[in-house]
Amino acid sequence: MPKIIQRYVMSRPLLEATGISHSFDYPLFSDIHFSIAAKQSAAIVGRSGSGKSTLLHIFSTFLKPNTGSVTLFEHELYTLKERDIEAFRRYDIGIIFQFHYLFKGMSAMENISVATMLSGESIDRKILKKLEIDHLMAHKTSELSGGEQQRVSIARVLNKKPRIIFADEPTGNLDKETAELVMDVLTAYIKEHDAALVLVTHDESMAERCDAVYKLEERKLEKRV
Ligand SMILES: Nc1ncnc2c1ncn2[C@@H]1O[C@H](COP(=O)(O)OP(=O)(O)OP(=O)(O)O)[C@@H](O)[C@H]1O
Repeated sequence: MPKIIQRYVMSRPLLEATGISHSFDYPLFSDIHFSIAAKQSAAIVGRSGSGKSTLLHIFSTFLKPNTGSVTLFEHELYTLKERDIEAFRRYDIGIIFQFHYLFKGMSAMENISVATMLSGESIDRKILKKLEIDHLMAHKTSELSGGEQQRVSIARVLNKKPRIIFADEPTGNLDKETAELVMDVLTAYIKEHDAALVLVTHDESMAERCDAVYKLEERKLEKRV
């Protein structure tokens, strides 16, 4: 691709949400606008119950908002066929939760291999090294500590080579040093792979490491300047 076109494509947002409103029993938020481009990271902070995880679900294919549009990789997300949304989930989107869903009876390596087989990628040992888990690959995940399991689940996501990562409290149960290490790996990954990171966190120091910080408060999402 010619460089000039490449630059144009790169500058387009990977994710753009406009006029998003959602209610459960009561209105949660309304008229939310958000966008993120390649190589960028954004943190969403806000009080417990303000709707951060719900907003992340809306951005990441799992919940159609009551109103508004979500454009992911230049496709209007909630007008796509389920088959196309499944393909995004399999190949293009990485989702990291605080509580991971590893297969307990399998080794760490087998858990990562399942994800790479599905996405057609090969395992990048550099990622395992950076996350300081490469020596744990033969262990069953049930034999690993919570923090080690969390890093295996992050390695599983990154080895899929997603174009956008949605992370909900990815460092919530990690000590400070390991949390910093995980943020180092995530931020390096998005720069290296022209990907983006959307992070929900209560941890101000993790939020401050992102290129932009948004606060969800009184049903609105405000960018902190
Ligand atoms: N599927 C659902 N059905 C009904 N109510 C829901 C559903 N999901 C979330 N809620 C409610 O929406 C509100 C926002 O929840 P959400 O998990 O998005 O908040 P949050 O800001 O991520 O909170 P926390 O920081 O505590 O994780 C909560 O009051 C929650 O009970």
